[in-house]
Amino acid sequence: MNGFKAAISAGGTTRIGLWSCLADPVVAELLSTTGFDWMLLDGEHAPNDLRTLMAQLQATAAGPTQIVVRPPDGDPVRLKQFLDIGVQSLLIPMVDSPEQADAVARAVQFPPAGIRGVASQTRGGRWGTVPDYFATARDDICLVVQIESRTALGNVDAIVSTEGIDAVFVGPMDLAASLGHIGRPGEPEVVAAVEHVAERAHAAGKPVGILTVDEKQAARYIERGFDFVAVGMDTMLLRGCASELRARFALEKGRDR
Ligand SMILES: O=C(O)C(=O)C[C@H](O)[C@@H](O)CO
Repeated sequence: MNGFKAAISAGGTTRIGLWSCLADPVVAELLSTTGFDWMLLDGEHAPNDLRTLMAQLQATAAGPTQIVVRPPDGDPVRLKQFLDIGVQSLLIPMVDSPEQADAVARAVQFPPAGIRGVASQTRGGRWGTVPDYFATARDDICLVVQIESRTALGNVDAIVSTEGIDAVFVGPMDLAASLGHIGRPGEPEVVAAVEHVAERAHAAGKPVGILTVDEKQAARYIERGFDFVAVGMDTMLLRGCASELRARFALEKGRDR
């Protein structure tokens, strides 16, 4: 059973997540104690590889936070490796067409329906201890695709309805850039596009998620019924808290004695 897939599919509430880019098992374990429903380990814009990801999966396995992993792309060989190290929820970036959605859906499915290379003596197969692994593995996977371009917007209905796609996720930064508003995900045209994707996902019966570090935007998307929303990023939190602490002492030093 995939706890993340069950949670985001249950409806009725928004699962709050955190974006992790520090690519470290100590950080991942620490963050998994902070109460977030889910946490994204980024392999697209952060220095994660198979070893760092597996270490973070191991470090967070005992905690309640559901882990989602983003590979740098939808390469089927890499998806096979990610599943074999025990990734159960995947967020695939830059999916622009139903053909791409179908390709990643087939990449996480064993033959004959899919093309995933067959192995069960892996961490993903719990080292060969899952008795009916080949029959049940796909049910334990949550496959989420990112809609984050003008092209993807034009194909949104075909993408969200592609068989094997469990949920969709809007990448507001890349979508803003694609729409001509780079660095401005709060532009009305971008927000409207984000909410259109959500409406089309729900029309197709699929959960929809997003990342925004703008708390007002997060509140708006939660109110609009997004099923999973990441509201912060570990790199930003760490740097922000550290620089604020330093600034407070700088103010202390400047104070008249
Ligand atoms: O386009 C987006 O926004 C995302 O997909 C999330 C970003 O990649 C994330 O790394 C923050 O910039």
